[in-house]
Amino acid sequence: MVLTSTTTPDPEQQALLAQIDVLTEAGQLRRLSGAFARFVATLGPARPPLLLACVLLSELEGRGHSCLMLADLAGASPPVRSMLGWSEEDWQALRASAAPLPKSATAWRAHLYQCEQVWPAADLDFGQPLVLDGDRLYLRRYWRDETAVAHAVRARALRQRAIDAGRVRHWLDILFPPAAEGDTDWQKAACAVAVRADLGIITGGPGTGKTYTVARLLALLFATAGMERLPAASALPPAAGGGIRIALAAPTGKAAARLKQSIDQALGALSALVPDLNLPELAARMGAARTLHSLLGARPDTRNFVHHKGNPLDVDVLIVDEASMVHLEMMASLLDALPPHARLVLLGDKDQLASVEAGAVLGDMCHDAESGGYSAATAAYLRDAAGIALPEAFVGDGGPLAQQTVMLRKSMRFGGAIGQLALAVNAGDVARVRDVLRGDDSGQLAWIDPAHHGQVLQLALEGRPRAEGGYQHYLRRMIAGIDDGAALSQDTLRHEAWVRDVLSAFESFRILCAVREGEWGVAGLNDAIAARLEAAGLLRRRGEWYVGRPVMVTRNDYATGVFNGDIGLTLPDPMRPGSLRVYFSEGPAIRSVLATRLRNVETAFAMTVHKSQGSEFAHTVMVLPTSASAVLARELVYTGITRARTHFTLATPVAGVLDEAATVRTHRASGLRGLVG
Ligand SMILES: Nc1ncnc2c1ncn2[C@@H]1O[C@H](COP(=O)(O)OP(=O)(O)OP(=O)(O)O)[C@@H](O)[C@H]1O
Repeated sequence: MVLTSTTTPDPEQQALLAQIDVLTEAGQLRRLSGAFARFVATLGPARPPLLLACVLLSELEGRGHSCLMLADLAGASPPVRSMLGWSEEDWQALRASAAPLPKSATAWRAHLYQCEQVWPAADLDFGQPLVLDGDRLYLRRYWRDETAVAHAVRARALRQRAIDAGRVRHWLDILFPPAAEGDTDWQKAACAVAVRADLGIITGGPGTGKTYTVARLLALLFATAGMERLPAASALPPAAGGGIRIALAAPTGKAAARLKQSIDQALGALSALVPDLNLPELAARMGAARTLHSLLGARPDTRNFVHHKGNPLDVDVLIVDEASMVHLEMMASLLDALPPHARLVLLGDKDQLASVEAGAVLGDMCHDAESGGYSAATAAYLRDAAGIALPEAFVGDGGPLAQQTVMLRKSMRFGGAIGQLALAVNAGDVARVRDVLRGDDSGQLAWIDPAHHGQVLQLALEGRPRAEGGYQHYLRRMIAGIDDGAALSQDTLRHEAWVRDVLSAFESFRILCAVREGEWGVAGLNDAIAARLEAAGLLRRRGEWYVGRPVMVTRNDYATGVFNGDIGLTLPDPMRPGSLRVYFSEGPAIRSVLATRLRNVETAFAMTVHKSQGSEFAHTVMVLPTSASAVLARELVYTGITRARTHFTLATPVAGVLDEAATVRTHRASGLRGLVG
């Protein structure tokens, strides 16, 4: 097959292309989608069904799906219509302009199979832009990433290490106290499972002890280092003695700093238990946790990283936290850069929102996590290496990934009302969600329903009864420091202490929105909140930059070293009176950048739930919009609730929107689930 280039539009395509333009003008389609269909039409004969599939595939990619399932195309009003949030009318107009369409997934497959622009994955490859793999149609890049991830994680899960189960048992019994009669210690099981292969996945809700567990896993690896033989294929020499090289990483700077802090604390607490292991040395040698971008060596203006198969990372163990935020392309790059001998441990909450970009990698990998699906061999191993008798219900026929995945089920931090609410949302139990919200008398929860705008602005200013604070909390501290001279002090220690204090007060409270646009979205609320704070005498807005302005970075900027999602506060610059700097906290460290050097930022009194992933606030306020939208789903509500450490307030402008949100589940089309088996 040879790809030919034709530029004359086929009369058969005209009606569809015209309808694509109509929908693009109406804001229903991305310009990119129409352009992609037209590009595909230049590569060879293209009947309307192919062009329609191109548009749908491109639109789905923009909504986080990695492929188009052909089954989602079948029928007069197929699933793809609701996946894209289109009205029946828009769909029927598009469909009519491309008619006749194949009637079933099999007929679609037969049609696409004979298109020159489509590579049927098992056939000879001519570099076509679309890939047909079974009943899934992909943009080539996503097919390549998905296949690479599936292959790499399966291989890692299957690569079992030659370990001494008795020795693992010896250390695990020291690191974990005996479980209560009849309880399964999933944390201990997670360590045992992760130590035996090159991949370990530990999933669980907030406070279930993922970091607690991984600190014990590191101690175990440290204690048993050198016990096993490295595979002959290892590119690197074995680390000397206990000198395993450990790297910590997370998708955002904030999450990375939190990971390092929690691991340091956990190792500190453990050292009394195992004084012989010199865990303080292990903690010191680990160095700072890094963002995945920085770990892999991101370079401006390219998707390629410094580290890849040909120049792998110099690590023996890589721990990645907040793995639910890692998108498909990043996971493919990470796996490519990991040396074959290194262990990968992924930590994350499978029930959280998936990454903004395409893929739902952790969710797909953890599809057996609830039920376990552990084989008889895994059950026997857990008995020998951890002294755990797996309950019968968790033994099954899960694939290789299921054997290396453990779900932690008991929250150590979220026993109260917030935890119950998160569980009820996760279960889609609307009646229970309402009961928990209405029935809480601990003051942890509040539900303003129906909420009016003024109430949300008041919350932003001063919190609510039993959860005081609001943004006045950090602004008053800021103003006090300006008044008493700390803000412009040349005494670095005094100035830093003030910045730290203001940043930590700011970090204790946040307003989260489900959507960006509208009165109840980030755009509408940010401005209104700033005006309310100004009216209260806490801010003086002078142009774009003003003292006290919180900002969120919206694009990676290598020149200033700030990355998409970083949040900072604008404060006076003590070195240049009259100038402003933006201060970012990263765990114990603080970084600052001259405000005028920051190009891609937006005000962050209100931010989307999506952008809040990886962060926690003592008091979190979540504002839902007036009507259901494509983004409003159970995962979003769950993610918003679980950002709250001690207090959670829900504001719903219209009764009923919560019910809808808690019922709908996000579904992302992907082949990964089937591929990892
Ligand atoms: N088995 C345990 N025994 C005692 N305390 C525990 C245990 N597991 C966890 N904890 C404590 O519970 C708290 C939450 O644990 P941890 O931070 O490890 O949870 P996490 O799942 O990593 O949370 P997050 O999702 O917020 O990152 C910590 O204070 C930790 O020390």
